[in-house]
Amino acid sequence: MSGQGGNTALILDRLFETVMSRKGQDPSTSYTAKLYSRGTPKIAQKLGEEAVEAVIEAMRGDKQKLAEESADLLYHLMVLWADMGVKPETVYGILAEREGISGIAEKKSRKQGSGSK
Ligand SMILES: N=c1c2ncn([C@@H]3O[C@H](COP(=O)(O)OP(=O)(O)OP(=O)(O)O)[C@@H](O)[C@H]3O)c2ncn1[C@@H]1O[C@H](COP(=O)(O)O)[C@@H](O)[C@H]1O
Repeated sequence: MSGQGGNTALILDRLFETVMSRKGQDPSTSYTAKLYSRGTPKIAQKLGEEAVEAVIEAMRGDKQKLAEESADLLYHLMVLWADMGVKPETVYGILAEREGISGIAEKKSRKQGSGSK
C-alpha cells in the first residue's frame, strides 16, 4: 500500500477498467461516455487543458490543487488510451525498459545517433 490512495498501480488499473466499461454507454449518464462521443481530438484537447491546469497550480505553489489537477490529468490520459486502443501494459512496458537508464545518458545516445547520419 502507498498512503491514502491505496495501491497506486491497482487504482490506475481499476480506473482503466472503469473507463473501458463506459464504451458504448449513455453519454447523458456517464462523463466518460460523453467524452468518447465527442471524439479523439476533444479527448486530447481535454488532456491538454488538464495539463495546463496542473502547470498553473504548480506555478502558484498550491500542492493540494496540483494533486487534484494531477488526478484529472491521469483520468483523461486513461480515457485517451482507451479511446485510442493503447493498453496500459504497453506504456508500463516502455517504462520498465527505461528503468535504470538515466535520461541524460539516453539523450546523449540519441544525439550521437542522429549526428552520425
Ligand atoms: N476520475 C474521474 C474523473 N476525474 C475528473 N472527472 C471529470 O472530468 C471533468 C473535468 O472537469 P471540466 O470542468 O474540465 O469539464 P466539464 O466542464 O465538465 O466538461 P467540458 O464541457 O469542458 O468537456 C469533470 O466533469 C469531472 O467530474 C472524472 N470523471 C470520472 N472519473 C472516474 O471515472 C469513473 C466513471 O465516470 P462516469 O463515466 O461519469 O460514470 C468515475 O467513477 C471515476 O472513477
